[in-house]
Amino acid sequence: MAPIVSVSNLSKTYASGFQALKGVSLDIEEGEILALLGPNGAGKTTLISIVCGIVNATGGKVTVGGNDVVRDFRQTRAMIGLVPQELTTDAFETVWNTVSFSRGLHGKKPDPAHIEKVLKDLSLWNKKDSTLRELSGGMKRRVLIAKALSHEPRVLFLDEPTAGVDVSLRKSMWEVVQRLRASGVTIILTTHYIEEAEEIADRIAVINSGEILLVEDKNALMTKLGRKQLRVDLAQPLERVPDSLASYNLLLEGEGERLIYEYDTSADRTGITSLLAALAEAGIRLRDISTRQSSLEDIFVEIVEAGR
Ligand SMILES: Nc1ncnc2c1ncn2[C@@H]1O[C@H](COP(=O)(O)OP(=O)(O)OP(=O)(O)O)[C@@H](O)[C@H]1O
Repeated sequence: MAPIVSVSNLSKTYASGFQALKGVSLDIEEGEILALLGPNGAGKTTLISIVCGIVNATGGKVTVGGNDVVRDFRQTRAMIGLVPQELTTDAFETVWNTVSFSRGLHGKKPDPAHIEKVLKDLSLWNKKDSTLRELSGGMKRRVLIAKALSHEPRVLFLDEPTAGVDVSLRKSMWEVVQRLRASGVTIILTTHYIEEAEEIADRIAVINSGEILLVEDKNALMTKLGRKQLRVDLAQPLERVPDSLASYNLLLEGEGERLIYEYDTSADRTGITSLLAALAEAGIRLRDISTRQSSLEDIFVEIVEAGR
């Protein structure tokens, strides 16, 4: 199937001479959730803004649903919903009017039933007659999503959807995103909460200094780069790791009271059984053992550091 969004060899040099994107290529499949991760200034907003037709590229090409974002601007803009970080609409307008007006801006005929559904889906129905200034921060954020969904887009861009949102609201926003995906909407989100990408994304793209460092299925990424640590708490502290255990590359921590063994989760043999046997043979007694899996955050930091 042809990708719904196709970015090829995209570059952007701002008027200041700063090169924000350096030949970015990325295909986004219909119906997936792609998380775009990158440190501050990596080029995420620039990339999204070009796809949405807000910023002009210096070079390269972007198509949405097969249409060129520059030549066929009207068609592509109608297919896209963008949830920006900040609400910039009139604080004295009601929720209902704000969302309905947004549909009109995209050249769509009024459809009160659709607006009602969007507001209900986002738990904003009982606030439809409230003005925006009467809403909490989290509700305002949901109004931003409602606006972006008002014209029934096929692709939704969410720029930092849960920045500054409390944990329970963040979880409910994730549910909203999952429901949208289930209804067939393709979702691209940028986030600084790596936990958010780990929780809801199907694929992860890592961008740094205007270059895509990696695009990978999330689960494959976690298995491929994910490492596990076995932590062994000792009954008696050791001064040093015995020579007989040298092949395990153990780390002695916490004043000799703890051994750390790192192993590859995708390997056929983890080496744990033989390590435990070798510890017993060396007369080392254990107090406790536990394991820890590296998170997407550990993986992300490693990729970005390696790319520097
Ligand atoms: N209008 C502009 N003129 C000049 N440079 C710009 C302009 N907009 C962005 N930049 C620069 O381009 C780079 C990429 O910015 P961008 O906003 O795309 O990053 P980002 O990945 O979205 O960052 P953040 O996570 O902080 O939102 C930054 O170094 C930024 O200073």
